[in-house]
Amino acid sequence: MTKPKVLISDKMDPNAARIFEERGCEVDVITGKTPEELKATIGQYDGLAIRSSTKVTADILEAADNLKVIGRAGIGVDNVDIPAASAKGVVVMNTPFGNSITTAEHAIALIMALARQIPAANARTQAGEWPKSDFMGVEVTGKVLGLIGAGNIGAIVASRALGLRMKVVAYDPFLTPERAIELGVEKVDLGELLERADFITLHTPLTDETRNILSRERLAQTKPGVRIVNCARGGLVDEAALKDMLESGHVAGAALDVFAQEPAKDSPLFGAPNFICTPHLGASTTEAQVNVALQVAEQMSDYLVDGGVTNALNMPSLSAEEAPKLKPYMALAENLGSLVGQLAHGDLPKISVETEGAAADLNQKPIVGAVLAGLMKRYSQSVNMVNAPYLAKERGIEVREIRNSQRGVYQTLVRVTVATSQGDRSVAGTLFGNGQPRLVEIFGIGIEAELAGEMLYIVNDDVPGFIGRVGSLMGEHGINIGTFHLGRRATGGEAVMLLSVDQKIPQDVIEAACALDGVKVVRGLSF
Ligand SMILES: NC(=O)C1=CN([C@@H]2O[C@H](COP(=O)(O)OP(=O)(O)OC[C@H]3O[C@@H](n4cnc5c(N)ncnc54)[C@H](O)[C@@H]3O)[C@@H](O)[C@H]2O)C=CC1
Ligand SMILES: O=C(O)C(=O)COP(=O)(O)O
Repeated sequence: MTKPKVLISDKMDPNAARIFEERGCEVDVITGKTPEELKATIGQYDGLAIRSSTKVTADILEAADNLKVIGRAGIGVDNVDIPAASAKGVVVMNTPFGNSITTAEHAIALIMALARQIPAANARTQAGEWPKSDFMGVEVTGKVLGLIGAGNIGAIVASRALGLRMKVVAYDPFLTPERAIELGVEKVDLGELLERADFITLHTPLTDETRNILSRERLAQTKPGVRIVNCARGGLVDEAALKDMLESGHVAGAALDVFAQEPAKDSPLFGAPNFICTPHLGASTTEAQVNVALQVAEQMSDYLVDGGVTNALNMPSLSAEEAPKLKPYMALAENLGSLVGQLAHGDLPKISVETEGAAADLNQKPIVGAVLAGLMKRYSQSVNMVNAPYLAKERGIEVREIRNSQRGVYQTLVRVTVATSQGDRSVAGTLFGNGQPRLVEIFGIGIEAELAGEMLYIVNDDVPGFIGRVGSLMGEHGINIGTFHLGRRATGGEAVMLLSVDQKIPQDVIEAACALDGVKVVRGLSF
């Protein structure tokens, strides 16, 4: 098997490359590529490991024909076009905790730096001025810290600020009253936070809702003398308004680690009074960089080598322990989805995936995802488990999951039912002891077949001599039959036949089979 190939395109701790190699991946470390250079080379890679510098746009993804996973060694994924990655079938994963302590510490450092004007005092002291009387600071003890966003980093900032004896008020629509109590913060709305906070620190992702959350109007509602810290994302604060308010003195100080445009080389804020900044250093500690590098390389290798999915933003998780157990089920589920997709006429507005016996105890999401991937192959060849649920949603297909822990005839069973204009139609399959997937039922008729390669499907009247006629027809056209599977509803009733053959069945043979006496349906199938 060829080794998966990974590109590390941003500066990353060397542990990442080491882990990739140890886990059986080939790895290139090439940082500083232009978008054009990245687009020209991305086609050869199965994995792309990034931090915040690489912008993974729809344009780059268009050329990423072999890409299976993008791993963000860090938290924010606003530099990745996730909908475009999902449509392309590429998993996007991040490392949601590896740098959160470090970033929270940077926010606290900036709060303290603002309170005591450390950067300006340092610069002027080193310039030989000894400007002791120019720097009157403020204590943080007893001051109100307004936390906008109380997720992982916000919660750590709160705990450190409480240690500094600050009073913490938090605005986060998803913060429950119980969690607020647990964190020791007071949950408030944004208006109240703006009115009460002596310091404001932002810890939300950049989304349509949070963009410009500290707009000119909101900044005007803040308490005079407020100090503002942003270690989350540029674009959360109106930078022009912030500059005006620093100049008017309404805002007594601001510290930004992140900017709307990065790298920020000529921000209008540069030189504004009481303004300090760092070049997106929130996550830049040795500890955090080792954490995220190890974690991203482990997660990406799990996916590329074993199919395990952790911390993905566009598909359900699947642990590396679960992955081998689920692998044969996913093969079975994909084949069943593909079978109904190839046999059904017209649109399929509803699909249900039912698991019975041992299959019902497993993580259902990958099984359902694999059924959809098989089903959606009728619309697109580049479909996989990542993009199938999105494609199904786009087409308005309603998906139901049913678990039935009771064992039926089979120790384990997956059944796929689709609603068609002629009513519900279902197919079902099981796993043999060695993990081999087997079809065991097709539209209510028991049959036992392996779904693989090229196949011929025939529905016919159960009459003597029919099997021989099909065999002769194949022989006349030089088509070798590998396996022959039969089933029937009742003696003399409707019967099905599934043949595996050594080549794709030409259209004229399908037409000739249709012309045989007693034939109802003939289809060539590919798996
Ligand atoms: N400066 C740097 O180097 C770093 C920056 N970050 C950034 O920090 C930010 C926060 O990261 P985490 O705490 O790990 O994320 P998180 O997902 O754990 O927390 C984000 C919080 O924001 C809240 N939120 C979402 N929409 C909101 C809204 N409209 N108003 C108020 N709150 C809202 C969420 O409910 C959640 O609790 C991210 O943008 C991340 O990219 C993270 C690491 C390093
Ligand atoms: O993890 C994040 O969200 C960060 O912003 C850190 O960015 P970086 O990896 O230092 O470019």
